[in-house]
Amino acid sequence: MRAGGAGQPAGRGRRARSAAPAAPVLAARSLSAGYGGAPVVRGLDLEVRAGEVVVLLGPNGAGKTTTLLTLAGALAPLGGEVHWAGRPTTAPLHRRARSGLSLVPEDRSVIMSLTVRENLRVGRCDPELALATFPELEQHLDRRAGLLSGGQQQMVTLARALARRPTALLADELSLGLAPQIVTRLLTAVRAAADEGLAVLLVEQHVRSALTIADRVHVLRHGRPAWSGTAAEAEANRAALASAYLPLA
Ligand SMILES: Nc1ncnc2c1ncn2[C@@H]1O[C@H](COP(=O)(O)OP(=O)(O)OP(=O)(O)O)[C@@H](O)[C@H]1O
Repeated sequence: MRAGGAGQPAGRGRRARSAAPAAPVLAARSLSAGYGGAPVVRGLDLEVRAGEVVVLLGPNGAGKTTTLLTLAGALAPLGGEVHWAGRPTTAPLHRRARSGLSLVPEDRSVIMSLTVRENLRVGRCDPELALATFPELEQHLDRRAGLLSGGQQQMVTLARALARRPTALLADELSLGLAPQIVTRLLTAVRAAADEGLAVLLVEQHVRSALTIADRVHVLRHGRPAWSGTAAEAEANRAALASAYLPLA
């Protein structure tokens, strides 16, 4: 295993990459992040480019959510910089959202008392686009979201996020508590969006599934970068990686 510097994209036969890689859509530079002035993440460097899926792994409490929220602008960095669209930014989440960043937080932000159609409208997205991603939602458009399964609710959340046609998607534990079949469905949709040019940063506990769609992987441990590499390298080292850093992998 190797700590530090990220490797090259896994080259899964997706969109052709030029010799000089495009500037990252989103990046952390020596980032420290935390709460009340106390850092829980330190010294993180990470880049996400258009068309790639970067997965952030780590045990519970490693600082993955804190990193994601800081990159999204929901938390201010305690040190270092966040770069968005090639420039350092301190813009808050709502401004980053207006300029193409879409955050899917861990708590599946559907409004249970509203129908699926209403949830899509509240999210200011085009229901047609959302249904293009998940046609299976069509039969549920007029059902209250609270009556859907957890997987269907997560589809609504993800469909809404993707139907805004973001530049970058940051998603926290999309797979949490869901059956493997649904997880595969959600991750396949994320991969397809990345193949269309979306920059994706996923926080995941479902290591195996995440690796099937990842280009690159970063592992955090106790708030520090512990390992990074391509998805192929992570797959080849999965056992060692799991025993060193990911007890549940
Ligand atoms: N709002 C908060 N205020 C203070 N400390 C927090 C807050 N949220 C999280 N923490 C602490 O920050 C550390 C990192 O938490 P974080 O949620 O980022 O980890 P994680 O890797 O996403 O964990 P998990 O996989 O369990 O969600 C933990 O010690 C946690 O207790």
